[in-house]
Amino acid sequence: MADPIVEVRNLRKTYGSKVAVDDVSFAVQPGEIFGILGPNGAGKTTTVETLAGLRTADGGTVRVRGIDTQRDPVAVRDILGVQLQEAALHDKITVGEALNLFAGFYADPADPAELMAMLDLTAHADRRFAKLSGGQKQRLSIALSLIGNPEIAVLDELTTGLDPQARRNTWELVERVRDTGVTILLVTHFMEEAERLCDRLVIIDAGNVVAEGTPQGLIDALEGGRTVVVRFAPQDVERGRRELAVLVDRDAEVEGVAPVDGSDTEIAVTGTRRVLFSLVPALATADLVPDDVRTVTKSLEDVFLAHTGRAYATGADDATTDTVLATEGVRP
Ligand SMILES: Nc1ncnc2c1ncn2[C@@H]1O[C@H](COP(=O)(O)OP(=O)(O)OP(=O)(O)O)[C@@H](O)[C@H]1O
Repeated sequence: MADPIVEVRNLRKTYGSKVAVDDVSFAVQPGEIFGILGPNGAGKTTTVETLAGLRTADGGTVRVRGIDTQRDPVAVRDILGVQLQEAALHDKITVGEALNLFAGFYADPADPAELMAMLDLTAHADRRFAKLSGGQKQRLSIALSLIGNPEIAVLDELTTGLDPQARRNTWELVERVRDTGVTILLVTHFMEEAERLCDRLVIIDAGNVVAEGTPQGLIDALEGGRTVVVRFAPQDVERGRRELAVLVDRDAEVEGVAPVDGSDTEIAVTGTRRVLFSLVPALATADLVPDDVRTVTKSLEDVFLAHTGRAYATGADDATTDTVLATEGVRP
């Protein structure tokens, strides 16, 4: 593996008596989309703000391209483009003006016109910030994080407040940016976003790393079995449940049989990874033809549960709230 472009070791950050980041370590390889995933308040933003040299750490080290960001925060400003959650642009500034203004802060900025083209903003170049949709504001915030031609872009809660379609469009743009060679550090509380977009990630909870790996690798490493959901025709449900329930005592592969919450026709069968081998012959013997059989796939939510003992809760999805644009820290 190449030398990491970002290396965080035993990072600790407190606000008075509040421990925001307890002990966080990870390493990011050049060219990857690396995720920092965790529930609200887990310490994600504090981690990236400290990493970018915008906050003073209480312990640990952060190196970006070998530079200690705590000792030399100014030196990393040209390497790291930061899009953070807070602060907003002036309502009246247009997309084009904002990009040109920020370009002026850098010795070797990216071309605003090229960035607008890449982020589908060209048609909105003359539109004022206040008139942009949530998705357009987010695309502008990505453009601003890239205006200094950084090697690494830090994108924090990029799709919060966007509707599902705008969120998917933004994911495609993030991949497009990565394809230009920029390493991406993606802060998110959306499991689906992390699963879909990240090459590797850390899951952070209460200021600590609880898991690190590729999304699929973390899911594959989960212990335990499978859940198969069988859907019967209404007239077969009761008989189906009875026939399957006997398997719990009779068959070592089957551990539980229960109706699926909120469904009148589905029965969930839990068991070992071989549970399907027991289920299908039992249905055949009873001559019960199901309408549907599906395996419930595991996700990063199961990974979180396995590592913390708690279900993943992020609070309300604020898909309707206004997106905030932050550019703090991109100014030299
Ligand atoms: N300036 C501050 N002063 C005091 N406490 C803070 C400050 N900033 C953050 N915190 C607290 O530190 C903890 C970690 O916050 P942080 O914003 O880093 O978490 P996060 O994972 O990014 O969550 P969110 O997505 O909600 O911002 C939280 O309990 C938060 O309330």
